[in-house]
Amino acid sequence: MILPIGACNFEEAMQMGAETYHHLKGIIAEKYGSSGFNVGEDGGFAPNISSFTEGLNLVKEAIDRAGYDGRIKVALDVAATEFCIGKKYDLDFKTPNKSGQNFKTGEEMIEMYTQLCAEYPIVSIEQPFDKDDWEHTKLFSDLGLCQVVGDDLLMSNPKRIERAIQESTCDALLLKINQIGNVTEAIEVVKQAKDVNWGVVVSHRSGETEDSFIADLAVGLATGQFKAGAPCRGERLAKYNQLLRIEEELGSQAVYAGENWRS
Ligand SMILES: C=C(OP(=O)(O)O)C(=O)O
Repeated sequence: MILPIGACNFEEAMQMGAETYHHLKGIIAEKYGSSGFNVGEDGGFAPNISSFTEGLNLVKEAIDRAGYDGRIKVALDVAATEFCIGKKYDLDFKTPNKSGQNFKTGEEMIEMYTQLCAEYPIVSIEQPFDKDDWEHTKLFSDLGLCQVVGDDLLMSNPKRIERAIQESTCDALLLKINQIGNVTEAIEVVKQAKDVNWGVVVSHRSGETEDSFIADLAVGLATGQFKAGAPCRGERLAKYNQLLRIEEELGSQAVYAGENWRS
């Protein structure tokens, strides 16, 4: 994921994101051929890469080619629960002939993230460990290398959020409104997170519709962070288009978080 934090307003952020996306498409076409730019569920390209760094290098090159080096930062959604087996992580889980042969321990995952944060402009990592791996999430979070976002760790659930606050397990909430259930409860968990100065990311889901309500929710709750996938596919663009409309309607009163995306 990319964060156009150097934009002056949301309209410019959208332009920066769309330009970078199209440069990425061009780079993928050069390196992997046209099948590489088939899009996945969230509108992102899905070329046949074999490592984290291969994917990150493509994104970094796209940001450079678009001329936004320094103005666009990078975030990862690792969704590590998907490839945690027992207490170890199978980074080759998508490659049938390699899967199950090369597991990383929680400590090795921390080393890997530390190195990635040193080499790439990564400012946020979502779900870096399994949903019940509180220990390694905290150990990584304590390093203070980037924002650590809890998705399935927290499940937008006030009890799990409270535990994470008490134990300093992470420092940002991924808010999926249909995970918690209703708007009142969503507002409460956002307050809970903001009271301890956590970041809050309003998030889309897989299998989205063209409902754009989460865009209004993010502005109304001033979360500063919003993820709705790539600028591609109607159900993703519906949310970004709503943010554009809101910014236009608010005029000079609109505030784009930009460099203050965490507060
Ligand atoms: C789409 C996402 O999650 P889910 O598949 O749980 O809806 C996400 O976290 O970006």
